[in-house]
Amino acid sequence: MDAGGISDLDLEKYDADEQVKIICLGDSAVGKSKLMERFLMDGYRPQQLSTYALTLYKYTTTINGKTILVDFWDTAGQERFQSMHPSYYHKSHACIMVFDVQRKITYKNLPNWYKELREYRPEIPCLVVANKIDADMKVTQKSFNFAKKQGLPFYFVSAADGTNVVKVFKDSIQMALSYKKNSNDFMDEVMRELENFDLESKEETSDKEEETQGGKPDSA
Ligand SMILES: Nc1nc2c(ncn2[C@@H]2O[C@H](COP(=O)(O)OP(=O)(O)OP(=O)(O)O)[C@@H](O)[C@H]2O)c(=O)[nH]1
Ligand SMILES: [Mg+2]
Repeated sequence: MDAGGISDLDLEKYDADEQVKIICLGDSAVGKSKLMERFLMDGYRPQQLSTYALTLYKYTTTINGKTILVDFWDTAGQERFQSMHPSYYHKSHACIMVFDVQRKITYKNLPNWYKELREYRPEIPCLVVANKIDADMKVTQKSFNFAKKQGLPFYFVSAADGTNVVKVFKDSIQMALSYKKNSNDFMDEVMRELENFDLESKEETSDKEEETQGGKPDSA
């Protein structure tokens, strides 16, 4: 990329109308990183080590004329870390939860991931993704009821051949945006009130300052 390209990106960043954070959850080796790579780089590299700890992918898009900055957070799965650090969930607006259709245990672990997610983010949209359908297309005939039971959107995808990948990520951005707009999540509400409170008290202080200044005789 040349220097011109970089400054264009920077400009876009500062002009962004909206910013959302989307996290990815699921057992190790279900394909979380491959899905991100497929969507963001439109590429798929079959050989790669497990995600070390945390990878942050920045993505910019335009929706209805608005520039949207998306932070996709990718981290390594449960086998090595057991559960995620709370900061991983902090202020996230949507979650993509992935399992591997070839390994039943990764599906069975979904309720554990979901429980942890809901402890930190009770209300954010969560998309359930069945990955690796390229390995055996017959799995799409099977029913995976977890998503239905929880009332969550469900997708059959393949990071390897790209099936439904763009759809999942675009949907997650839309859901994150509408969550951010209409959120009545209790903690978010509290945070917003605190932020407003902060602003109000600052305004009051500056009003008083103006009053005092206004009271002074005009030296001009
Ligand atoms: N056949 C097939 N293999 C896939 C697909 N997606 C990922 N894989 C393979 O599954 C393995 C794990 O993929 P990763 O993306 O590294 O998995 P991960 O969920 O990020 O794993 P951690 O970082 O350890 O949590 C790799 O060898 C990938 O090549 C897919 O759609 N189809
Ligand atoms: Mg990974």
